[in-house]
Amino acid sequence: MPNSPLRFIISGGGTGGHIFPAVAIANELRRRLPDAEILFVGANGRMEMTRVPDAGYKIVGLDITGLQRRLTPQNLMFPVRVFRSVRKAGKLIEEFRPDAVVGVGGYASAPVLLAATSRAIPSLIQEQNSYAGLVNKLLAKRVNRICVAYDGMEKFFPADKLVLTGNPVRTEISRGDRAEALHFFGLDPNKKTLLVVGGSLGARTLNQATAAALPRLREAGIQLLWQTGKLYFPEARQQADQAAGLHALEFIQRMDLAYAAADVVISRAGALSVSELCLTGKASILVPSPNVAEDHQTKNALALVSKGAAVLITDEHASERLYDEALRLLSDPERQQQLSLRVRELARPDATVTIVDELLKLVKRVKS
Ligand SMILES: CC(=O)N[C@H]1[C@@H](OP(=O)(O)OP(=O)(O)OC[C@H]2O[C@@H](n3ccc(=O)[nH]c3=O)[C@H](O)[C@@H]2O)O[C@H](CO)[C@@H](O)[C@@H]1O
Repeated sequence: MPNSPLRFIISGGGTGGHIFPAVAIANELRRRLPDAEILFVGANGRMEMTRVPDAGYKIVGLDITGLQRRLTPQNLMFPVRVFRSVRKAGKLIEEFRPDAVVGVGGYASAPVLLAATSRAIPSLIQEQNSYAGLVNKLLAKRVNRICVAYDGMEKFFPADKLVLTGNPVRTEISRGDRAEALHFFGLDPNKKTLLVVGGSLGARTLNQATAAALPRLREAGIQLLWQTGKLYFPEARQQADQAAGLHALEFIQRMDLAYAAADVVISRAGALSVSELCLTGKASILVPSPNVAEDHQTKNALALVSKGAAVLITDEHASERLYDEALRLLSDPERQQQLSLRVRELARPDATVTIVDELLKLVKRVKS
């Protein structure tokens, strides 16, 4: 390894499912190489522009968005924005001079990986899902290594570049302390707690089903941590009842404590949510989003459900069945225990370390 500190750019974002794996990789780099310089590159206006600085890292934003499915004035500007973003990414790369670049998916990773690979800078993609994202598919031929979380990804990527690592989860996620968590959220240690998470942006179906179930939860003496996302939060705040232990939260900063407090979790089946449920060993009911490419959340959920490690309720059936199932599970500690044991078996606690090993191998190869 050279004496001067290594430099890394981590690019991508859009939603938590891209941002938090990127933060996990950065944290592991910083743990191993305390002097390393790490710069994030995201898309202006997207979630990474606040969440990444919250996690303690610098981020630069590009003016890049996706293509709308309809013909809109925004779409006409699309090629111009792509051109400008690639140019800005190229400038950033020349100024920052990274030893390697990581792409985690999402729009901002495209111009950055393009600019890096055209300058022969080592590059690695981390793909979270069992169905490859568009940006990652387009760039697969140009990058050096592709770290994936599921078998069978040769369908999308060159087999010789693939490494099966699992998804990188922030280490603190599975270290939350239950007593601290109950105190943090103002919950009663003598009551059961249900956590509802609609992915990083919130989920309408889960919000509607939860709002309708509030009287049943109150009657059953169940406490609730209900993550609503931005849009539904004002309404949910009116509907929830803190005095009865029913809490609505727009976004949960301390997911470690939210998981630690929960007896049962209702969740969308985004790739990182699923990986976190495995690591925290939580009994869960998964409601895959029907609005994602190739129905990939159902595939994420089935990886657990087919092993008896989680319960699946489809989005379509959530309004009638979700809370019957949740109340049943909350009153059945034995079943919770069974799900917990099985889901833990599917965890890949070494994912982040393996990804950083791969990244450092690429750097070493170039430097030696
Ligand atoms: C609608 C959509 O496009 N969803 C995709 C998005 O999901 P989404 O962004 O919802 O991602 P995931 O479920 O994979 O991960 C959510 C992440 O946000 C964190 N979190 C969530 C809520 C909260 O209040 N606080 C918080 O910190 C979770 O701990 C987790 O780390 O990216 C995932 C990974 O590519 C995909 O599998 C999903 O299909």
